[in-house]
Amino acid sequence: MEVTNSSRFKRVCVFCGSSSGNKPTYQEAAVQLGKELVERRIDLVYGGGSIGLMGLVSQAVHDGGRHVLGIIPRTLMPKELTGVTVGEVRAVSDMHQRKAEMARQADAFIALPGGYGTLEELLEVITWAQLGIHRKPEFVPEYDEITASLVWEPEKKITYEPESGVAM
Ligand SMILES: C/C(=C\CNc1ncnc2c1ncn2[C@@H]1O[C@H](COP(=O)(O)O)[C@@H](O)[C@H]1O)CO
Repeated sequence: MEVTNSSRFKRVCVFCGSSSGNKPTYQEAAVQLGKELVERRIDLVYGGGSIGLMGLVSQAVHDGGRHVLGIIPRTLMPKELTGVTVGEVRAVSDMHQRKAEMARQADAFIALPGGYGTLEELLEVITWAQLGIHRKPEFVPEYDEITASLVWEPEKKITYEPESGVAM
C-alpha cells in the first residue's frame, strides 16, 4: 500500500547554523525537526552542508528515509561539506543561485537557530513573500527548553501571510 504524505508540504527548506551553536538545546532542536519531517513524510532541501546544525537536520531526515537535497556553491564545498554526504548534493555557482534553487524546490521554509547566514536566508524569503515573488509560508519554530520539545504547528502557525500582508 502506498504511504501518503500527512502534510500539505512535500518538501521543506530548512535554514540553520553551519555551527552547532552554544546551547545543546539547539542541537536537540535540529535533530527533533529532522525527525518531525520524517514523521510527517516531508522531504528536505537545505544548504547542503554536513557541518553544524545543518549536518544534524540533514542526517536525521536521511536516517529516517526521506529524500535530502543539498544545494551548495562549489566554492563552499571544502568548508561546509566534510566527511560523508547525505542524499543528493547539487552544486551551484554562487550564493544567489543557491538561495533561488532552495526557494524554488521548497513548499515552505523553516528557520532554526543560526548565525548571519541563517538570518540572511530567512529575511530574504520573507521579503520575497512580501513582494509577491512566492506564496510559500515561513516558520520559526519555538523550542521549549523545559520539555525539550520543538513547537511547530504547520497547519496553524505562519510568520507571514502573503494575502493579508500581516505578520502573524
Ligand atoms: C553573499 C550573499 C549574501 C550574503 N550572505 C549569505 N547569504 C546566504 N547564505 C549565506 C550567507 N552567508 C552565509 N550563508 C550560509 O548560511 C548558512 C548558515 O550560515 P550561519 O552563518 O552559520 O547561519 C551557511 O550554509 C552559509 O553558507 C549573496 O547572496
